[in-house]
Parts: sequence; structure tokens; C-alpha cells
Amino acid sequence: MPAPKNPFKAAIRENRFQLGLWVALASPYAAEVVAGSGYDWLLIDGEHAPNDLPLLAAQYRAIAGRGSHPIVRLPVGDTALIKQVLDTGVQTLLIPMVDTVEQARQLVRAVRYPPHGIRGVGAALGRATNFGRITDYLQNANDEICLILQIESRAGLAAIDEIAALEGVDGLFIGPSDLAADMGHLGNPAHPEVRAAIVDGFARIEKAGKARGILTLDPVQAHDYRDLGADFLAIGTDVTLLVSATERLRREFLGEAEPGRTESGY
Ligand SMILES: O=C(O)C(=O)C[C@H](O)[C@@H](O)CO
Repeated sequence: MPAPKNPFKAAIRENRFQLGLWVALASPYAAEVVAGSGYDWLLIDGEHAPNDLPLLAAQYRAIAGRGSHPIVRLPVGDTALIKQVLDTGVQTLLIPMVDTVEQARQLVRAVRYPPHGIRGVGAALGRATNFGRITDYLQNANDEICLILQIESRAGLAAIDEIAALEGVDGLFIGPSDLAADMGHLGNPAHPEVRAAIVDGFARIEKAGKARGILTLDPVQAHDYRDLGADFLAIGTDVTLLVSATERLRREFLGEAEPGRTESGY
């Protein structure tokens, strides 16, 4: 049996919308709780949550096979880290802060075995091959890897056509928070200039025939992004849901008014 089919990669290739949620509690137990909530994909955040490789792998195992496709975001697009995480069985990666086509080209090489890339061969040891029991994993591993790159700066937007055109890049995710910061609107991803940049970015990604991804914590913005053509859209995070639900429960029991919380620009 070769490398398992990647359902998320198939779905975005077939233009089937995928609804997702951010998982940042850095807990395999919490990840397993969320895995039953019916999302098409769950993003295990190795960039902004206190996750190391073993913890990322444990959350991946907690989610895999329970209906949601686990996607891992690494803290950085590091070739060695990519090698390690793919050996754990992860098949879909989100890589942050991609600003140039050279960076993107190197990331494509990092997720592929030779001759098409430089991924080190440790298949005999890794969970990806069921510890060597899947003897023909190498034959189709490249085909089932889904590589999503984050465009979240003015430099990334300037290079988006070249990056999106690269064979081996399956989708581009626009990071509104970091893009807003780079555009001079720190904490305000809803700024009209940021939205205009997202609209333009989505159009260029679509023109290249690749999938468009984004995240928002704002329900109105979520529908706006979907209307703008988001192919894979995250509409919340486990952390912010836990904060809001626990605070709301206490207020409601005590009959306290909803505070006038200014929307976080995250
Ligand atoms: O820039 C962004 O927005 C993202 O990449 C998503 C954030 O990193 C995520 O942590 C939510 O704030």
C-alpha cells in the first residue's frame, strides 16, 4: 500500500470548499475534542502556539482518521524541520512568511524526494510508512503532499504571481494579521487597504489555478472572504472560542452585561 491519498489536496484540486478551524491549545486531548466537530480541516499551529515537534505529532495523531484533515503549520520553512514532520505522517503543510519565489522553490524541493527534491529518506523509521511496514511509500509520497504557502507581506504580494505559478505549490494562504502589520495597519486586518490587497491576491491566485486560503475570527468577514472566493477558510480558533465561551457562561449566570470589548485585530 503506497502513501495514503490526501483528501484535502484532492478537495482543493476539485474546487470543493473546505471549512476549517485553528487549533492552538497545544493539547492532543483538546485537538481530539475538536476533531469531532465536523470541520473539513484543522490547522495545528506550530508558529504561534507552544508546540514542538513531538507535540505537533501527537495532535496530528489525535485528529487523523476522525473526519477532519490535520494540517500542520511550522514556525518556519526549514528544510530539516519539514523532513522531520513529514516523516511523522503529516501530508499537508502550511508554511508562514513566504516572501520570494526563491523561498517558495526551495520549499517545494524540501517536501519532495529526489530527483524532484531534497527530502531526506528516512522512510524505514517514520510513522509515515507505519515504521517501515508500508514498503512502497516512496513511490507516491510526493504526489500526496499538499504544500500551502503563506503570503502575508507586501513583498509576498509582489511575488504572488511567480509563487502561485510554481509547480508543487498547491495553494496560497493570505495571512491578514501579518499582512496588515506589514502594510502599516498593525492590529487592523479589516482595514480597507488590507481587504483590497486580499481581493487582489485572491484574484491572482485564482488566475494561476491554485487554491485560496485565509482565516478570520469575524463571522461577517468570514462570509465576505467566502464570497471573495476563499477555497479553504478557517472561521475561528480553539483558544478564542474557549475564552469567549467561558467568559460568556460566567456573565450569564451572574447576570452581568456583555462588556464593550473592542474587536481584537488578530
Ligand atoms: O497573519 C495571519 O493572520 C495569520 O497567519 C494567522 C494568524 O497567525 C493566526 O495566529 C491568528 O491570529
